[in-house]
Amino acid sequence: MNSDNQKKRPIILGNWKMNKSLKEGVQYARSLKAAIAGKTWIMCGICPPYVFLKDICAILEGSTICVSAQNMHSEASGAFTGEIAAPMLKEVGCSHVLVGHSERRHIFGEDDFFINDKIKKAISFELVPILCIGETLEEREAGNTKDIVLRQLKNGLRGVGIELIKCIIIAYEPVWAIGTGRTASPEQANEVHSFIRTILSEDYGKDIAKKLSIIYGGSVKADNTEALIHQPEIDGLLVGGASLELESFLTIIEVVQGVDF
Ligand SMILES: O=C[C@H](O)COP(=O)(O)O
Repeated sequence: MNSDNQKKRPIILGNWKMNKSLKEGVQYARSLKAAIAGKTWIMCGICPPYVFLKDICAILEGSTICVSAQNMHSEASGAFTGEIAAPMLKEVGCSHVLVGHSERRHIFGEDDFFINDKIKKAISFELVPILCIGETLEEREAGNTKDIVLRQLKNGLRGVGIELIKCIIIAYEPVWAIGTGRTASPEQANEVHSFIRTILSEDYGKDIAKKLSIIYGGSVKADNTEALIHQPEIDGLLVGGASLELESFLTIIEVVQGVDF
């Protein structure tokens, strides 16, 4: 628990990745809104594919459910065929954006410096960036988890000062736990979250670090939600596969709502 023994408002985000048709996405958003809008104290959101964002933002406008993009480019405009810029996301109604997801790092070769540029650009357009960091299985087995997390965190936040850090969410997602069914144990996840908060404390001060949200992602399901969210340093969950079915995502939200913090 944070030192003031107050659990901050949990964040539960569903990342659809490259899944669903527009029709399915729209139906999901309508049903999600009907099921939870205004009825939950936790912060919920979804990360649909780019081409669904405008429709889904329109459906969720005025609700408490936020819409996050899954990625963005680091420039605000220009000759970057196939890319999407922060002001475009803002214009269609997004409030958040995932930055540096491990699939962007490992499949599309994004490096810490590109990711850092995106973070700063997102903030400049008043989007909340969710900086994703995490080690691979090889890195964990070699005992390098903290080195990797430290490097990704420091590089990702380079040039982000005390005023701007308040606009950022950190997501710890061990790559070996993503889509594998192999969840980090609650204690393993909490240990890394605690390490991340210590680094943030050193760089930004204890009070600011305490207020920052550090969420966990990697094979989160309804049956491991309670144990994960109970951990003192876990402020929320970034859910991939288990967010694709609305019922499953709603169950995760209900579990978090029901936890006695
Ligand atoms: O963004 C979500 C994470 O990559 C977790 O995905 P997953 O829940 O399918 O393991």
